[in-house]
Amino acid sequence: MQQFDTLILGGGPGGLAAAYGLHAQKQRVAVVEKDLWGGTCPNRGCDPKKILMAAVEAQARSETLQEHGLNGVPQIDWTALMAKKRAYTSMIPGGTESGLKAAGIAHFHGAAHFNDDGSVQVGDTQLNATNVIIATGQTPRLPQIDGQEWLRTSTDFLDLDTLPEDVTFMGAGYVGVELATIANAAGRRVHLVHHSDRPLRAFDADLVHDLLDRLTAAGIDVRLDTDIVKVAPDGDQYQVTTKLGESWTTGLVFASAGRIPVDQDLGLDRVDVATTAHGITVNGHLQTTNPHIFAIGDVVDRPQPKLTPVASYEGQYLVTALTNPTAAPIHYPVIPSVVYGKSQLAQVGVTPTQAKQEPTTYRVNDLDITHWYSYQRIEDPRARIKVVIERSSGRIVGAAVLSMEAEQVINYLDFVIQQKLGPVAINQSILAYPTLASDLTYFN
Ligand SMILES: Cc1cc2nc3c(=O)[nH]c(=O)nc-3n(C[C@H](O)[C@H](O)[C@H](O)COP(=O)(O)OP(=O)(O)OC[C@H]3O[C@@H](n4cnc5c(N)ncnc54)[C@H](O)[C@@H]3O)c2cc1C
Ligand SMILES: NC(=O)c1ccc[n+]([C@@H]2O[C@H](COP(=O)([O-])OP(=O)(O)OC[C@H]3O[C@@H](n4cnc5c(N)ncnc54)[C@H](O)[C@@H]3O)[C@@H](O)[C@H]2O)c1
Repeated sequence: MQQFDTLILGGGPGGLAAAYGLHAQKQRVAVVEKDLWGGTCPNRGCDPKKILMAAVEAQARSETLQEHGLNGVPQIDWTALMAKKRAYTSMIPGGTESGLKAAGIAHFHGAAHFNDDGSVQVGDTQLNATNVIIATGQTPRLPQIDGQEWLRTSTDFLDLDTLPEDVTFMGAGYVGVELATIANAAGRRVHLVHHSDRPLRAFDADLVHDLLDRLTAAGIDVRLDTDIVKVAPDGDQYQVTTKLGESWTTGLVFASAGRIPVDQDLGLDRVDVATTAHGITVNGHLQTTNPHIFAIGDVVDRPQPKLTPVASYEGQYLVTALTNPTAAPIHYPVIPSVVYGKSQLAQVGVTPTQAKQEPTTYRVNDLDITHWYSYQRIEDPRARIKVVIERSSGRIVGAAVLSMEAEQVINYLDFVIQQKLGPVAINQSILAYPTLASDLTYFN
């Protein structure tokens, strides 16, 4: 039996943030990882996706300038792009483990689960700790349809040797929209199927509508209110059938219908840790129903979006909470989210929908910015921002953006909101012109 101050289950962004932070505070820390060191984000999530997206963005930039000074749209070479992605991802698990080794943080490879006495078992090794942090993340959900066994996931997509000529995505959330955009940019026929009429529900309905128009204009077959009920092999392809009897042949079908918490095989019932269908239940100190067990990141049932910076933030919070018994409950800053693509959809802070419900507190500036210099310069086909302004202070407290550059704008606005900068403070800065940041002075 090996004894630690804190034992962390899961070597992803959440678990690693906690491990390095607690180690720096002189705690005896150990991390357990059952699969790839580094977790979802750098191996099969954000980072590989955005490497593929680099080619998509470059293509988009040249597409919009056709007949405006550029001739010829670059084509995506899937094999070469995948080689670039693999050059990055192949280094992640080894590099992450070397980092732990170099730091002197104990680490174990294998699936961890709790024993009845509260110790943790990893293979033949039994580990004991004063506190345990569960940071085991989420995994793709496979909808229960006829032919579920033929469904692939984002993990498969992000490591495909060959991208078929025709692909289908079941679910138009973050994953479906982003991966459909990549496949479309690579010249493939793409079907993006969503079971309701309101994909990306957390985002502003008007901007989602604008985004879906962009996807359709790019040639993606967007099908709303359509339920795929069956996937069956058809030679070396698949036959997809919907509830209404529509049917088509496709090369691969990807389940992009959400993710589920990885909390099933941990033996949580043995240690009285309560869960819901959305993950592990925690209080304001990220403490589970067992006072010695904490949970962070995607595996937690909480309203904040399940994103890498949120998982890391929670890991850092526990560094404070586990070394300072009087630590206040966790307080989240505003959290930006971005759906990446040729047109990016982003939001932060108070949403336009929330603002509309409190018209005496907020007003919303709904600005078509397509013809603003920053967007005209790059011939962005559709740029729009909804800025939420607090009436009493005149300060920006939220924003929703659709444009080719939304990821940059949303981070500037995140900073403005978090630092509570009003129009006067923004105007007092001299920002390089003409840039997206210098547009900040026009949003109020
Ligand atoms: C395709 C895709 C794209 C994404 N893009 C973005 C993006 O652009 N921006 C963004 O912010 N977020 C993005 N995300 C979400 C992001 O990846 C997650 O929010 C983040 O990885 C969560 O970190 P985590 O540490 O909670 O969990 P994870 O990164 O999932 O790490 C959990 C780790 O725990 C391990 N584990 C599980 N069970 C056990 C066990 N019993 N014993 C030991 N180890 C175990 C797992 O193997 C895994 O390595 C994306 C996700 C996907 C799938
Ligand atoms: N850019 C980013 O930050 C980014 C990118 C990818 C993933 N992520 C993270 O990963 C999580 C998972 O992404 P996701 O896209 O898988 O989930 P999601 O929850 O964002 O979207 C899944 C969508 O599929 C729909 N759906 C459910 N069942 C369906 C069915 N049978 N047929 C068709 N549609 C169905 C759901 O209603 C939902 O709208 C995200 O919530 C996010 O936290 C973030």
